[in-house]
Amino acid sequence: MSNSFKSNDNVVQSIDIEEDSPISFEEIESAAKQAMSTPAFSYIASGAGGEETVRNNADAFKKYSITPRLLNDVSKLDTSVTIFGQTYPTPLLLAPVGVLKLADEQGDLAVARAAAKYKVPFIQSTVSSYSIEDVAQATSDSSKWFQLYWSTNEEISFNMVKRAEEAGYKAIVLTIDTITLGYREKDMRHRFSPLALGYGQGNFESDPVFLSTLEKVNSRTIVQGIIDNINYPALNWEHVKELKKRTSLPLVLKGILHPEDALLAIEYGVDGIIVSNHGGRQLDGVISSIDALPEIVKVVDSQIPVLFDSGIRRGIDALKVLALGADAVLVGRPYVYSLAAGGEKGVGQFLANFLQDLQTSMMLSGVKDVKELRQLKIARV
Ligand SMILES: Cc1cc2nc3c(=O)[nH]c(=O)nc-3n(C[C@H](O)[C@H](O)[C@H](O)COP(=O)(O)O)c2cc1C
Ligand SMILES: O=C(O)C(=O)c1ccccc1
Repeated sequence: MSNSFKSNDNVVQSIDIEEDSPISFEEIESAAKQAMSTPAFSYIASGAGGEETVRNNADAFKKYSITPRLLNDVSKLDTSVTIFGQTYPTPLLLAPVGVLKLADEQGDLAVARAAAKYKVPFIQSTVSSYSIEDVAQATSDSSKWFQLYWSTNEEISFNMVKRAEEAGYKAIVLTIDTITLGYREKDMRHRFSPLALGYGQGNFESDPVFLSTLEKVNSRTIVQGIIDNINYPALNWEHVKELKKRTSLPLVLKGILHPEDALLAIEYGVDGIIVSNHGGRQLDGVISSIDALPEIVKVVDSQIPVLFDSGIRRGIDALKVLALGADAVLVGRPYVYSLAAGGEKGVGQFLANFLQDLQTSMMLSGVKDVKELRQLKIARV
């Protein structure tokens, strides 16, 4: 997105926003809380264990401060990034989030449409509410990536990857931090499982390989089949090697926190990594994603793109992460809350505001493009 800005664009633009539409992350979150049942909101908001990592993800951002450059003529701003040979107008992607019907009946379709409008790539989850083909049909000319949860029956995984390839998806993201679901106390208290409610089966009920493994096909056997498949503690680097052979698409590993694992990813021919702790939903007590980033950026040394998620709430958060050397960022909960509060329109409004914040923050930091942004000095306090 190349743009010229007037200094008071923010305020002028905000006059067009509907009076009651939420602006800050806190407003969006509280609107979502009002719109949803307690167990459903809690499923999205909560994390594993005592939620130490959920809190750390957000708090850790405060330790990193931008040291702006001034007098650098930022009247022409270029926020574009190139990843795996594709140029995207902004360094933002939507993180894979399963069971989106929990937030809105239109789920993935609504999110993918809003993302398409702002040319933000949408990463579709394995446990999405709608199928790969449904999402592809709803948004034919937008960039989409597919996130894979490895299935115990690997033929199901390979078939889903093939379906994503055929539907024109641009990358495969293998999530490696969810070989079993995190220990989530609030969901246990509420006895709440969105998979059991049938919100995460879009890709399974449409998959001939999966269906052929069921003796009888009904809502109960589908749910049980999904649960049996997506918990796969045996996952290891040999699977990565095999998947790499099976797909012509770039392969990205999501959930890297240790520099040694980043190096192994490169050794195994992986095309990109996402530094992430799954928004604090998997292992409680792990390092915050932003604290893990600098060392990983250092060892990766620009050999492959390093993406980032967990804790990004505002454009300025993205700025810090890019200045620490990430190539692009993903947001999770902010868009899910926007979906719950305002459907497709809500997600669109969130994206417009987020990107406006990012652009304004880039200008005020004295950087014209993402390359300059990645050189920006960050002070750690
Ligand atoms: C409700 C919910 C469902 C999620 N489902 C998935 C999923 O299916 N696959 C996956 O790789 N990550 C999943 N994630 C993790 C996100 O991709 C992302 O890592 C996380 O939300 C980033 O943190 P943030 O919410 O602080 O932005 C989910 C997150 C949430 C909140
Ligand atoms: O809740 C999650 O974080 C997640 O990744 C997931 C896993 C299985 C089903 C639905 C969501």
